[in-house]
Amino acid sequence: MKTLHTDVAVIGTGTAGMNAYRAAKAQGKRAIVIESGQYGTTCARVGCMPSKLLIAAAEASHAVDEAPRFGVHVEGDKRIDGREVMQRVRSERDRFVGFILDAVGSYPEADKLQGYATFKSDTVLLVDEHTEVHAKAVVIATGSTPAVPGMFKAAGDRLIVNDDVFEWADLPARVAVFGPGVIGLELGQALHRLGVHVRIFGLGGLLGGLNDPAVKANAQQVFQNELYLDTDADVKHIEQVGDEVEIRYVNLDGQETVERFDYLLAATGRRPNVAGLKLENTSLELDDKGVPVFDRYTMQAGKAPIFIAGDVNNTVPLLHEASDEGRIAGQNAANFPNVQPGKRRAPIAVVFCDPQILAVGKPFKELPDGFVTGEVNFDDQGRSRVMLKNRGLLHVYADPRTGEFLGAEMVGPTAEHMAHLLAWSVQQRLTVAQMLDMPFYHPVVEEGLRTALRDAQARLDELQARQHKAVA
Ligand SMILES: Cc1cc2nc3c(=O)[nH]c(=O)nc-3n(C[C@H](O)[C@H](O)[C@H](O)COP(=O)(O)OP(=O)(O)OC[C@H]3O[C@@H](n4cnc5c(N)ncnc54)[C@H](O)[C@@H]3O)c2cc1C
Ligand SMILES: NC(=O)c1ccc[n+]([C@@H]2O[C@H](COP(=O)([O-])OP(=O)(O)OC[C@H]3O[C@@H](n4cnc5c(N)ncnc54)[C@H](O)[C@@H]3O)[C@@H](O)[C@H]2O)c1
Repeated sequence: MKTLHTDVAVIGTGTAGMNAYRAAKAQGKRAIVIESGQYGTTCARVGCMPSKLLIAAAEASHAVDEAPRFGVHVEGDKRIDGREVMQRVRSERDRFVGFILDAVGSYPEADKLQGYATFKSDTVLLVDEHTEVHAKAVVIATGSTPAVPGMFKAAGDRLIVNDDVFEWADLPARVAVFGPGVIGLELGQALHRLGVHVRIFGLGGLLGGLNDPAVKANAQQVFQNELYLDTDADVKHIEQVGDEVEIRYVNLDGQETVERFDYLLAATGRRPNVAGLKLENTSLELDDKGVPVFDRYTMQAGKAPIFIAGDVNNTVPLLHEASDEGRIAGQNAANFPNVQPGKRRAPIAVVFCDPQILAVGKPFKELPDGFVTGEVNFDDQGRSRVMLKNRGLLHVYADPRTGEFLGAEMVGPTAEHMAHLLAWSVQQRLTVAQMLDMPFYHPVVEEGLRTALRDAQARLDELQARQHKAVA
């Protein structure tokens, strides 16, 4: 057994881990990264980037389908070459992974340890059975793994998760997607638009991470107009039959139906990678999911010299959060016990389905009593209609006392851009009135946002008028 001494040991070389390592080194400290799997990060290998590549191909296909509505006709049949689609997805994905491999390749060899890390104590790690690492501080950045309900085991080797999709050499004919959350909606719709026969089965009415009932209902309608989506499916039986999976379910018309698919894609959420870490050997307090209780500003777990960043902390499993958290964790681990709060940004989330979904600011469920909602429906929004993208609904929320803009949920056109405008406004703590003072060009989708803000402002004014009347 080798023994290694360092200032900071980072477990996991994903986005959070790489940022933690860089931040620790920038403090002039010794740091190592420990990786049990492949370098390359979840984002680049099986997450953000390959999913967006598949979606880009789906958008190209969809544009051909939509073209006749503009009077543009393509002679002959549209032909999707699944092999070419997947070839581009994989080769571009490999290019992105290559940049990460180059970055990790630039770390000194002595700073990299290959193997699975477990805790022996707060500051001693065992890596496989070959190395004992003694660190002054540890950063846990082990990411997350698809959470696959036990009932799907009946699909045998027809059961897949997102990772498998990006290894396909060709597009399959039929896929049953379980989980219309972020991953299921993005991948399910993309496959549908690429000519794959897709059924999306959900649970409990959840859809795309939306929480505002009106926005969710609008989104459900919009997506159901395009593809088969049951957000609260009644699935009776799942069974592997030869090279297929047979699913018996009650369809949206209430009929019991049996269908066979090439694959059952489980997109039913992710769980933090904490189970194998032997956290019981540490002094850490764990929550009901086994995740160390930590401070989201310092990333420190309790009072221990242990920091936890990225998907593994099970709070906001998004790429930019993993980067920020890794940086804060690495810096604080290097300077332990001088631990300082790091900068956290306004919440922003985008789902790259079409129409896109956004959620920014305070989560809907945490809005204050009596919050004010402003609304715009995109069905008749000028620019959206010009582009034949006139579907969706935006709700903006404001504080009834101060008029401060608190957040928004939306399904609709160009939500990825709108989300930034809105998240920046949340972070600047702008009021609805201040946002309305800003310029709005014509004709743009943001004019729809102005309509929603005006609606919110009218309600705020009405509230204020009522309060004045009550006082008088
Ligand atoms: C399909 C999909 C699409 C996504 N799309 C987006 C998107 O569009 N935008 C967005 O913001 N986010 C997206 N995400 C989320 C984003 O990818 C993650 O939030 C981010 O990659 C998490 O980074 P991380 O560093 O926490 O984890 P990871 O990158 O997973 O890194 C964790 C590393 O730890 C290693 N490890 C685990 N346990 C141990 C151990 N005991 N010892 C040693 N090493 C260990 C793992 O092998 C892994 O390399 C997507 C995710 C998925 C799955
Ligand atoms: N665009 C992005 O930023 C992006 C894209 C993909 C993933 N991500 C990140 O990855 C995380 C995980 O994504 P996800 O889609 O796996 O999780 P999720 O929590 O968004 O969705 C899981 C869905 O599965 C459903 N579900 C659970 N059990 C089920 C069952 N037995 N049958 C049918 N449906 C079931 C849930 O109701 C929910 O709708 C996201 O929270 C997000 O942070 C982000």
